[in-house]
Amino acid sequence: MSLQQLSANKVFGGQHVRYEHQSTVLNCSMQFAVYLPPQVELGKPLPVLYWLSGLTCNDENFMQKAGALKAAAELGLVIVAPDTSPRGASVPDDPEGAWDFGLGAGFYVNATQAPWAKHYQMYDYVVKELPALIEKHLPVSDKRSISGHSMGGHGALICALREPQRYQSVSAFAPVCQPTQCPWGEKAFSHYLGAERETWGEWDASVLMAQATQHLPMLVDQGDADNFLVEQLKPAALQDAAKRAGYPLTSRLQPGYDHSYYFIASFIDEHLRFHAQALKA
Ligand SMILES: N[C@@H](CCC(=O)N[C@@H](CSC=O)C(=O)NCC(=O)O)C(=O)O
Repeated sequence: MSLQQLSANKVFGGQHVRYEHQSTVLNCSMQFAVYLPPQVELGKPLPVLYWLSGLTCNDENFMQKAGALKAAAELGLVIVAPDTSPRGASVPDDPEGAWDFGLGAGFYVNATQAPWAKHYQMYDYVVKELPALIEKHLPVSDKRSISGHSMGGHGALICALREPQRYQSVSAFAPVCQPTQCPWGEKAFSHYLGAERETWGEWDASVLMAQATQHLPMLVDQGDADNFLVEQLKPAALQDAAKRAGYPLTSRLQPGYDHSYYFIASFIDEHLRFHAQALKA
Protein backbone atom coordinates (compact mmCIF):
# COMPACT_ATOMS: atom_id res chain seq x y z
CA MET A 1 0.00 0.00 0.00
CA SER A 2 1.56 3.29 -1.06
CA LEU A 3 0.56 6.93 -0.69
CA GLN A 4 0.74 9.59 -3.36
CA GLN A 5 0.98 13.15 -2.07
CA LEU A 6 -1.40 15.54 -3.85
CA SER A 7 -0.67 18.80 -2.04
CA ALA A 8 0.93 20.24 1.09
CA ASN A 9 0.36 23.58 2.82
CA LYS A 10 2.08 24.96 5.90
CA VAL A 11 -0.46 26.04 8.53
CA PHE A 12 0.04 27.00 12.21
CA GLY A 13 3.60 25.68 12.00
CA GLY A 14 2.49 22.24 10.78
CA GLN A 15 1.46 20.78 7.43
CA HIS A 16 -1.92 20.09 5.86
CA VAL A 17 -1.32 17.29 3.36
CA ARG A 18 -3.69 15.58 0.94
CA TYR A 19 -2.96 12.04 -0.25
CA GLU A 20 -4.34 9.57 -2.76
CA HIS A 21 -4.08 5.80 -2.49
CA GLN A 22 -5.59 2.60 -3.84
CA SER A 23 -8.03 1.13 -1.33
CA THR A 24 -8.25 -2.65 -1.27
CA VAL A 25 -11.43 -2.79 0.80
CA LEU A 26 -13.26 -0.14 -1.27
CA ASN A 27 -11.97 -1.32 -4.66
CA CYS A 28 -11.19 2.20 -5.80
CA SER A 29 -8.78 5.07 -5.49
CA MET A 30 -9.37 7.30 -2.44
CA GLN A 31 -8.19 10.68 -1.22
CA PHE A 32 -7.80 11.81 2.38
CA ALA A 33 -6.35 14.77 4.27
CA VAL A 34 -3.99 14.87 7.24
CA TYR A 35 -2.96 17.67 9.54
CA LEU A 36 0.54 17.10 10.92
CA PRO A 37 1.19 19.54 13.79
CA PRO A 38 4.62 21.13 14.34
CA GLN A 39 5.47 18.54 17.05
CA VAL A 40 6.21 15.94 14.31
CA GLU A 41 9.63 17.64 14.14
CA LEU A 42 10.39 16.34 17.65
CA GLY A 43 10.46 12.78 16.33
CA LYS A 44 8.02 11.23 18.85
CA PRO A 45 5.02 9.42 17.31
CA LEU A 46 1.87 11.51 17.81
CA PRO A 47 -1.71 10.46 18.61
CA VAL A 48 -4.38 10.71 15.91
CA LEU A 49 -7.93 12.04 15.84
CA TYR A 50 -9.99 10.55 12.99
CA TRP A 51 -12.70 12.95 11.77
CA LEU A 52 -15.70 11.52 9.89
CA SER A 53 -17.60 14.09 7.83
CA GLY A 54 -21.27 14.23 6.94
CA LEU A 55 -23.43 13.86 3.88
CA THR A 56 -22.10 15.52 0.69
CA CYS A 57 -18.61 16.05 2.18
CA ASN A 58 -15.21 14.86 1.09
CA ASP A 59 -11.84 15.12 2.85
CA GLU A 60 -11.75 18.92 2.40
CA ASN A 61 -14.82 20.28 4.27
CA PHE A 62 -13.54 19.77 7.80
CA MET A 63 -10.01 20.95 7.14
CA GLN A 64 -11.22 24.15 5.44
CA LYS A 65 -14.26 25.05 7.56
CA ALA A 66 -13.96 23.68 11.11
CA GLY A 67 -11.19 26.00 12.31
CA ALA A 68 -9.54 23.07 14.08
CA LEU A 69 -5.93 23.37 13.03
CA LYS A 70 -4.71 26.05 15.46
CA ALA A 71 -5.81 23.98 18.48
CA ALA A 72 -4.46 20.79 16.89
CA ALA A 73 -1.09 22.53 16.50
CA GLU A 74 -1.10 23.62 20.13
CA LEU A 75 -2.14 20.17 21.39
CA GLY A 76 0.17 18.13 19.14
CA LEU A 77 -2.73 16.22 17.61
CA VAL A 78 -2.64 14.68 14.15
CA ILE A 79 -6.05 14.88 12.43
CA VAL A 80 -7.04 12.52 9.63
CA ALA A 81 -10.09 13.33 7.49
CA PRO A 82 -11.18 10.59 5.09
CA ASP A 83 -13.73 10.89 2.31
CA THR A 84 -17.36 9.92 3.04
CA SER A 85 -17.82 7.19 0.40
CA PRO A 86 -15.97 5.23 -2.22
CA ARG A 87 -15.40 7.29 -5.37
CA GLY A 88 -14.92 6.87 -9.11
CA ALA A 89 -16.78 6.16 -12.32
CA SER A 90 -17.27 2.48 -11.46
CA VAL A 91 -18.86 3.21 -8.05
CA PRO A 92 -22.68 3.09 -8.08
CA ASP A 93 -24.59 6.17 -6.93
CA ASP A 94 -28.18 7.00 -6.02
CA PRO A 95 -30.12 6.37 -9.25
CA GLU A 96 -31.79 9.77 -8.90
CA GLY A 97 -28.59 11.56 -7.87
CA ALA A 98 -29.94 12.40 -4.40
CA TRP A 99 -27.39 13.81 -1.94
CA ASP A 100 -28.41 11.61 1.01
CA PHE A 101 -27.36 8.26 -0.48
CA GLY A 102 -24.56 6.80 -2.60
CA LEU A 103 -21.57 9.00 -3.44
CA GLY A 104 -20.77 11.24 -0.46
CA ALA A 105 -23.08 9.15 1.73
CA GLY A 106 -21.42 5.85 2.61
CA PHE A 107 -22.83 5.90 6.17
CA TYR A 108 -19.70 4.15 7.51
CA VAL A 109 -21.28 0.68 7.21
CA ASN A 110 -20.16 -2.45 5.37
CA ALA A 111 -22.77 -2.97 2.65
CA THR A 112 -24.01 -6.52 2.13
CA GLN A 113 -26.25 -5.96 -0.90
CA ALA A 114 -25.56 -5.75 -4.65
CA PRO A 115 -24.53 -3.51 -6.31
CA TRP A 116 -23.28 -1.62 -3.22
CA ALA A 117 -21.21 -4.31 -1.46
CA LYS A 118 -18.36 -4.28 -4.00
CA HIS A 119 -17.30 -0.74 -2.99
CA TYR A 120 -19.32 0.51 -0.01
CA GLN A 121 -17.24 -0.97 2.86
CA MET A 122 -16.65 2.32 4.63
CA TYR A 123 -16.59 0.83 8.16
CA ASP A 124 -13.65 -1.45 7.37
CA TYR A 125 -11.98 1.43 5.53
CA VAL A 126 -12.09 3.98 8.37
CA VAL A 127 -11.57 1.50 11.22
CA LYS A 128 -8.94 -0.80 9.71
CA GLU A 129 -7.46 -0.04 6.30
CA LEU A 130 -6.90 3.69 6.70
CA PRO A 131 -5.38 3.56 10.23
CA ALA A 132 -3.04 0.75 9.08
CA LEU A 133 -1.92 2.94 6.17
CA ILE A 134 -1.51 6.03 8.35
CA GLU A 135 0.41 4.12 11.00
CA LYS A 136 2.72 2.61 8.38
CA HIS A 137 3.58 5.81 6.51
CA LEU A 138 3.17 8.76 8.90
CA PRO A 139 4.86 9.68 12.21
CA VAL A 140 1.96 8.60 14.42
CA SER A 141 1.39 6.30 17.37
CA ASP A 142 -1.39 3.72 17.66
CA LYS A 143 -3.31 5.99 20.08
CA ARG A 144 -6.53 6.93 18.24
CA SER A 145 -9.69 8.88 18.96
CA ILE A 146 -12.63 9.51 16.68
CA SER A 147 -15.12 12.29 16.05
CA GLY A 148 -17.54 13.38 13.36
CA HIS A 149 -20.54 15.39 12.24
CA SER A 150 -24.08 14.26 11.40
CA MET A 151 -23.69 11.10 9.27
CA GLY A 152 -20.06 11.22 10.41
CA GLY A 153 -21.16 11.62 14.04
CA HIS A 154 -23.13 8.40 13.61
CA GLY A 155 -19.98 6.91 12.07
CA ALA A 156 -17.77 7.96 14.97
CA LEU A 157 -20.23 6.60 17.53
CA ILE A 158 -20.62 3.20 15.88
CA CYS A 159 -16.86 2.78 15.37
CA ALA A 160 -16.23 3.50 19.06
CA LEU A 161 -19.14 1.38 20.27
CA ARG A 162 -18.32 -1.60 18.04
CA GLU A 163 -14.54 -1.59 18.61
CA PRO A 164 -13.83 0.44 21.77
CA GLN A 165 -10.43 -1.20 22.16
CA ARG A 166 -9.20 0.72 19.12
CA TYR A 167 -9.97 4.20 20.52
CA GLN A 168 -9.26 6.35 23.58
CA SER A 169 -12.31 8.63 23.25
CA VAL A 170 -15.19 9.55 20.95
CA SER A 171 -17.15 12.73 20.26
CA ALA A 172 -19.79 13.91 17.81
CA PHE A 173 -21.49 17.03 16.54
CA ALA A 174 -25.20 16.62 15.73
CA PRO A 175 -24.89 12.87 15.12
CA VAL A 176 -27.58 10.72 13.52
CA CYS A 177 -28.22 8.88 16.79
CA GLN A 178 -30.80 6.31 15.68
CA PRO A 179 -30.36 5.64 11.94
CA THR A 180 -32.72 2.65 12.02
CA GLN A 181 -35.57 5.07 12.87
CA CYS A 182 -34.98 8.14 10.66
CA PRO A 183 -35.41 8.81 6.92
CA TRP A 184 -31.69 9.21 6.08
CA GLY A 185 -30.77 5.99 7.88
CA GLU A 186 -33.74 3.97 6.66
CA LYS A 187 -32.98 4.88 3.05
CA ALA A 188 -29.27 4.09 3.33
CA PHE A 189 -29.63 0.91 5.39
CA SER A 190 -32.39 -0.56 3.22
CA HIS A 191 -30.09 -0.28 0.18
CA TYR A 192 -26.71 -1.08 1.75
CA LEU A 193 -27.93 -3.74 4.22
CA GLY A 194 -31.15 -5.04 2.67
CA ALA A 195 -34.77 -5.21 3.73
CA GLU A 196 -34.29 -7.29 6.90
CA ARG A 197 -34.42 -4.55 9.51
CA GLU A 198 -33.30 -6.85 12.33
CA THR A 199 -29.77 -6.82 10.83
CA TRP A 200 -29.57 -3.01 10.97
CA GLY A 201 -29.12 -2.72 14.73
CA GLU A 202 -25.44 -3.59 14.58
CA TRP A 203 -24.94 -0.22 12.83
CA ASP A 204 -27.17 1.91 15.11
CA ALA A 205 -25.45 3.81 17.95
CA SER A 206 -28.51 3.74 20.21
CA VAL A 207 -28.85 -0.04 19.83
CA LEU A 208 -25.10 -0.61 20.26
CA MET A 209 -24.94 1.63 23.31
CA ALA A 210 -27.68 -0.29 25.09
CA GLN A 211 -25.46 -3.39 24.79
CA ALA A 212 -22.09 -1.74 25.52
CA THR A 213 -19.91 -3.27 28.21
CA GLN A 214 -16.69 -1.31 27.56
CA HIS A 215 -17.02 2.47 28.01
CA LEU A 216 -15.01 5.30 26.46
CA PRO A 217 -15.12 9.02 27.28
CA MET A 218 -17.96 10.25 25.01
CA LEU A 219 -18.96 13.86 24.26
CA VAL A 220 -21.92 14.84 22.04
CA ASP A 221 -22.89 18.42 21.10
CA GLN A 222 -26.20 19.25 19.42
CA GLY A 223 -27.57 22.65 18.39
CA ASP A 224 -31.19 23.33 19.30
CA ALA A 225 -31.72 25.39 16.10
CA ASP A 226 -30.64 22.47 13.88
CA ASN A 227 -33.23 21.92 11.15
CA PHE A 228 -32.49 18.17 11.10
CA LEU A 229 -32.82 17.71 14.87
CA VAL A 230 -36.29 16.20 15.21
CA GLU A 231 -36.66 14.18 12.03
CA GLN A 232 -33.12 12.84 11.52
CA LEU A 233 -30.88 13.19 14.56
CA LYS A 234 -32.88 12.05 17.64
CA PRO A 235 -30.36 12.68 20.46
CA ALA A 236 -32.89 11.52 23.08
CA ALA A 237 -32.57 7.94 21.78
CA LEU A 238 -28.85 7.96 22.55
CA GLN A 239 -29.38 9.64 25.92
CA ASP A 240 -32.00 7.03 26.90
CA ALA A 241 -29.72 4.17 25.82
CA ALA A 242 -26.84 5.68 27.81
CA LYS A 243 -29.02 5.92 30.89
CA ARG A 244 -30.14 2.29 30.54
CA ALA A 245 -26.57 1.04 29.95
CA GLY A 246 -24.92 3.27 32.56
CA TYR A 247 -22.73 4.68 29.78
CA PRO A 248 -20.88 7.88 30.80
CA LEU A 249 -22.20 10.09 27.98
CA THR A 250 -21.81 13.86 28.14
CA SER A 251 -24.61 15.14 25.88
CA ARG A 252 -25.03 18.92 25.53
CA LEU A 253 -27.76 20.95 23.85
CA GLN A 254 -26.25 24.21 22.57
CA PRO A 255 -28.82 27.03 22.31
CA GLY A 256 -29.21 28.78 18.95
CA TYR A 257 -26.76 26.65 16.94
CA ASP A 258 -27.73 25.07 13.61
CA HIS A 259 -26.34 22.10 11.66
CA SER A 260 -23.57 23.95 9.86
CA TYR A 261 -19.80 24.14 10.16
CA TYR A 262 -20.32 27.44 12.09
CA PHE A 263 -21.60 25.22 14.91
CA ILE A 264 -18.65 22.84 14.62
CA ALA A 265 -16.18 25.74 14.56
CA SER A 266 -17.71 27.10 17.77
CA PHE A 267 -16.98 23.96 19.81
CA ILE A 268 -14.19 22.13 17.98
CA ASP A 269 -11.48 23.40 20.36
CA GLU A 270 -13.34 21.88 23.32
CA HIS A 271 -13.62 18.57 21.46
CA LEU A 272 -9.93 18.57 20.59
CA ARG A 273 -8.97 19.24 24.21
CA PHE A 274 -11.33 16.47 25.33
CA HIS A 275 -9.60 14.02 22.96
CA ALA A 276 -6.09 15.26 23.76
CA GLN A 277 -6.67 14.54 27.43
CA ALA A 278 -7.81 10.96 26.71
CA LEU A 279 -5.02 10.36 24.17
CA LYS A 280 -2.28 11.48 26.53
CA ALA A 281 -3.61 9.68 29.62
N1 LIG B 1 -26.52 19.31 0.28
C1 LIG B 1 -27.56 19.67 1.15
C2 LIG B 1 -27.10 19.83 2.58
C3 LIG B 1 -26.26 18.69 3.04
C4 LIG B 1 -25.64 18.99 4.40
O1 LIG B 1 -26.16 19.77 5.18
N2 LIG B 1 -24.52 18.35 4.65
C5 LIG B 1 -23.85 18.55 5.89
C6 LIG B 1 -23.84 17.25 6.63
S1 LIG B 1 -25.51 16.68 6.87
C7 LIG B 1 -25.37 15.14 7.58
O2 LIG B 1 -24.61 14.30 7.37
C8 LIG B 1 -22.46 19.08 5.66
O3 LIG B 1 -21.57 18.90 6.46
N3 LIG B 1 -22.29 19.74 4.52
C9 LIG B 1 -20.99 20.21 4.06
C10 LIG B 1 -20.63 21.61 4.41
O4 LIG B 1 -19.48 21.97 4.08
O5 LIG B 1 -21.41 22.35 4.99
C11 LIG B 1 -28.12 20.95 0.69
O6 LIG B 1 -27.60 21.41 -0.31
O7 LIG B 1 -29.01 21.43 1.35
